[in-house]
Amino acid sequence: FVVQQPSSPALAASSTALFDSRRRQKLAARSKWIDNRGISGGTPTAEGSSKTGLMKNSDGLEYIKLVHPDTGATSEVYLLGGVVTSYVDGDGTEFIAVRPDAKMDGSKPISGGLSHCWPQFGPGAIQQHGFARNVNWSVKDMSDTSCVLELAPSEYTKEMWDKEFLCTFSVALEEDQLSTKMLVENKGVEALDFQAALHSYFTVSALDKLEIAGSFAGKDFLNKLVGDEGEMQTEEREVITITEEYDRVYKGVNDPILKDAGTGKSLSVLNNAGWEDTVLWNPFGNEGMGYNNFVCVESVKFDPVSLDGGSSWTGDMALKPGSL
Ligand SMILES: O=P(O)(O)OC[C@H]1O[C@@H](O)[C@H](O)[C@@H](O)[C@@H]1O
Repeated sequence: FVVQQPSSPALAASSTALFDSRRRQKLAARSKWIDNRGISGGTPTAEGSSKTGLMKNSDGLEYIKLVHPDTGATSEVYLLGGVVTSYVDGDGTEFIAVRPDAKMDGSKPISGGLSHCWPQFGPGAIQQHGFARNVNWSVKDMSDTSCVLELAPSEYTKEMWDKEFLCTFSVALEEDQLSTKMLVENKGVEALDFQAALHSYFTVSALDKLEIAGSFAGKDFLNKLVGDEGEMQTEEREVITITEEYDRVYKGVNDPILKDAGTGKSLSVLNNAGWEDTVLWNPFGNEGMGYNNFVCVESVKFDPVSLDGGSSWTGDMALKPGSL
């Protein structure tokens, strides 16, 4: 596991937004969201939570803080892995989970957030979930409400996968949703194949309060937890509840909605382009991972994309909060 050098220090001189004192107080109160079982979203900021731009957590790891000037919604995006680790809506509800056992010091990839699995999902020819989550992405652009990160080949990635690629991940904090876009460009002449996923960890007040709706009924899915190779099964339910360990690939389902009766909130995962499949993962019973307070509802392109030289693929996903 190798972390690349941090991006240019010049970017540390990032822009700040001005807020009235009421909003400043409101935002300060939610600078660190943590529930009583230790699942957290976001990180404490020495600079104060109304500031935006490039910051460091208490272990020195760099992240970008976004704040919406009208709603007070916030988001945090770590350069290590290009991971969105927090999205707090204007009401103060945190939707993105980071596991209590996650390392936030760069010693391993962040187990939480909207984690990139690229260019491979799961085990395979290269390491589990690929390398995009192992390395620092560089900052191409940022504002108070958006950022654009890039991942280009390095000696480290070429040792595993010698391809000419450029990944660009854009995050935009909008008035009523958080929008993300993953662009993969083949910068070479030869074709390249990849799988992609946002291994998204979402907060849950408690699993027995959670329903996951979407076009699941009648769909075949790969249940990875049966036998050595997994088993194809058919989903009969319209609404999924998690009452056991889950590691399931629902091909052709890309419209999940999380409904949490504990918070009275819903979260629609709007896979607008590229993300065709949904993976549900939860390590049911694993207290150390905080299993009862998160669920992974992942935006996935499971069948490999084959990109000719010079062509590109886009995965477009937005998170839209609502009320039950
Ligand atoms: O801890 P990570 O890297 O975020 O991964 C979480 C899990 O992701 C799942 O997709 C894998 O099947 C598990 O084996 C893994 O533990």
